[in-house]
Amino acid sequence: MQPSPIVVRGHPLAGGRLPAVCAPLVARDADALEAEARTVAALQPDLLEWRVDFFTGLADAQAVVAAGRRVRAAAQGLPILFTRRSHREGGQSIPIGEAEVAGLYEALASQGLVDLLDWEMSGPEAELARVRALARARGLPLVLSFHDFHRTPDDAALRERFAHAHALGADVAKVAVMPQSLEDVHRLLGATLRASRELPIPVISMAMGELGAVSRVCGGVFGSALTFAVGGAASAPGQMPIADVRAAVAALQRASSG
Ligand SMILES: O=C1C[C@@](O)(C(=O)O)C[C@@H](O)[C@@H]1O
Repeated sequence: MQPSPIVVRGHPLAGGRLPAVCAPLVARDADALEAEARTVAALQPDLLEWRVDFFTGLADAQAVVAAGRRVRAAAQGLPILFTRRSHREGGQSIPIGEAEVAGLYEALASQGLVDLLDWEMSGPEAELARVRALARARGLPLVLSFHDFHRTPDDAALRERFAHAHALGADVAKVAVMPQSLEDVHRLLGATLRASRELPIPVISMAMGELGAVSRVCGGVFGSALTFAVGGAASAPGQMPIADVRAAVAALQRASSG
């Protein structure tokens, strides 16, 4: 069975080819963010990820919405994945709590400024339920994610992470790990292939750091629906430039489609 692509507002990302290429935006203020969005969009990834935990005006919801408008205008029609990565899972330290973060998601989504939502499945149940309801109400795909910036959980735990995302109501299940060996990278790819076959939703995975870089180009072959690549600045270790990822993915696709 062919792993499924992520569908946003009725259209499969990357025209349905796996993996779609997503470029993060990590600027700290609205001027820099707009400039980053414009520059990165010109490199033609399939979508942008706004990593709002990098935005220093995060505590001011109006400022975040205003910045979101500028990102939307600069994104040249590319879909926008909205992500607050918690400090616990490798993101920046932020001055607001979970309820306020969920409020930001509501503010951005209700203004139509974002197209997909990333939420960490390990967070408190109340906010997860709130963001899930928001995603459903607005018709936005919900990516439920898990990140381990230190190690790669064992096979059973990897399988459980993907399955747990689905059980919690994810439209997309995402797992990012830090490998300590090539065996860890191999296991992550194996777990991805299995999850992509077992679950009825698209899955995303990546092994981070230098050892994991290979997973960012071959992950699609193992069922990962999306890979992150650098347009302006990286948001995680091991990300490669968009052009390099595109070239490698295209070479694999040519070779495997005959
Ligand atoms: O979760 C992910 C994946 C990621 O951590 C990576 O390793 O490419 C980068 C993050 O920006 C994104 O939210």
